[in-house]
Amino acid sequence: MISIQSLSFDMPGSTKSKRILNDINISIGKGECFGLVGESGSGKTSILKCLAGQFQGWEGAIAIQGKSLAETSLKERSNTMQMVFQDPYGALHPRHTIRKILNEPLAIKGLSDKSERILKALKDVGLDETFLPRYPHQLSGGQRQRVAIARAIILDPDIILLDEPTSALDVSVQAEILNLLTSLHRRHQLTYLMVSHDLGVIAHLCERVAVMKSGEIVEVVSRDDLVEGNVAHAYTKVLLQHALSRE
Ligand SMILES: Nc1ncnc2c1ncn2[C@@H]1O[C@H](COP(=O)(O)OP(=O)(O)OP(=O)(O)O)[C@@H](O)[C@H]1O
Repeated sequence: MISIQSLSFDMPGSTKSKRILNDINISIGKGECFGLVGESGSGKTSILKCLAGQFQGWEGAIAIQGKSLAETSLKERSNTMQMVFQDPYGALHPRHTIRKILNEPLAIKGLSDKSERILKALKDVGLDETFLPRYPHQLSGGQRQRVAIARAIILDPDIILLDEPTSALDVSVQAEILNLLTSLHRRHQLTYLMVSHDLGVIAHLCERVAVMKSGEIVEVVSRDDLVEGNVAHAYTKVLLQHALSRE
């Protein structure tokens, strides 16, 4: 479904460029939920940005459903792949109603059954039509993230890129959004690539996880191995110790 081979990316700078991804290799199967963990600045979000087309000029090969990303237009890409961000407030236009926010991707595609699709997407994320005339600031953080998820699934993509989807939310709401993501994953046969710094969140949702450090993957571990502490790399052991000490 997603194949990333020898992905490297240099961030252009005013005097010299800085390597932020180095020789990344990941292969994700259809319907799999794959996690990316690692310290801040290790390059997790940058991988999502290369996939989503926000970073250009990377080296290597990325293929989605066997098709090279370099030969895929942004429009085609948005049919297949959508992204959900950490901060749902920043991701939703503050002066657009929920109806307008959800209508936008449908209007771009010129679809005719818009109202039907909007109601279905709202229902899929546990909201109803009473939310349609409201503005993002009238919603709670969890409700805003539900709207952002509804917008991501409204065009029936195969892949969702999730960038810390629960970390801006209150602890009590985090579990609700995680459960929603789990049920959507199952019901829509979605493939997830999810960034998180929280090993608990990763263990809840992901079957496998790549551990990143300084722009490189140090190891890929299964959920079972992660939960049992059966990891090889010293850096992963440190991450696990930090996670346990926070519990
Ligand atoms: N737009 C940008 N301009 C300059 N440098 C950037 C930009 N985006 C990312 N970087 C740099 O690239 C490196 C990787 O950043 P990235 O956001 O991918 O890390 P991350 O692992 O997702 O971190 P975090 O958990 O803090 O989001 C960092 O050193 C960061 O400073």
